[in-house]
Amino acid sequence: MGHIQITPSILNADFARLGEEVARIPSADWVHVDVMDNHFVPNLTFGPTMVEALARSSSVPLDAHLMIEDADRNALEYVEAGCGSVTFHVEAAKAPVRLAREIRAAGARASMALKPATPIEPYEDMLSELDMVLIMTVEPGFGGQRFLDLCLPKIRRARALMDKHGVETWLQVDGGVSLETIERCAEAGADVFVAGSAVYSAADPDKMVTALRETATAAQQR
Ligand SMILES: O=C(CO)[C@H](O)[C@H](O)COP(=O)(O)O
Ligand SMILES: [Fe+2]
Repeated sequence: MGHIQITPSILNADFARLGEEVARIPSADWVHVDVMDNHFVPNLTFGPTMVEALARSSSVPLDAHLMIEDADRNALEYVEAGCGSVTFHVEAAKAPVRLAREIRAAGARASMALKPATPIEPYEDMLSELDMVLIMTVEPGFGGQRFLDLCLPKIRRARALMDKHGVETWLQVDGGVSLETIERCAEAGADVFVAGSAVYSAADPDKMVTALRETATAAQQR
């Protein structure tokens, strides 16, 4: 398992001041940018032009979470926009192995996301093609939803498969992660944690990043 990393999502930040909002979390390992196209999910956020501007203004690298249809055709735009990690949804990719290879070849970390009802087992043989697997712990589309405990067994199974294959793939969780739920995820084997509303509703977002990291690190070492 890798060291604990915290990647705040700006989904619930003030979109009119995104540069300043990102500057409020200097301790973050990554900034998680949720790209939504109103087709793959019933919500619309921003596209590559906005992400490119954010990448230029941020001292923290960007972790793009693409909730878009036709990921095969559009994912590389986010590598070009300057994201250090690009996550596509397997439900939206026609050729996930080819896409992961293309993302890596273009110079970013390649990551694949699974919605709550999508199993990890069919993708066991492609773990070595991936730098990260993202297990959604809410239905994608909106911030501020309740954490789905039913996803915890899948986190455990994903960690077991990664151990079995001896891969260095990171295991990210996204959705409803807070000081209350992060321990369960870390104990199940996750090592990269997205937290949106928990961070941006805190009085001091950067202190919340540190508190989340400490809580997860303690749970991982148990
Ligand atoms: O991908 C997402 C939603 O589809 C967001 O990253 C996620 O929901 C973060 O927000 P919160 O921590 O408030 O759940
Ligand atoms: Fe996300």
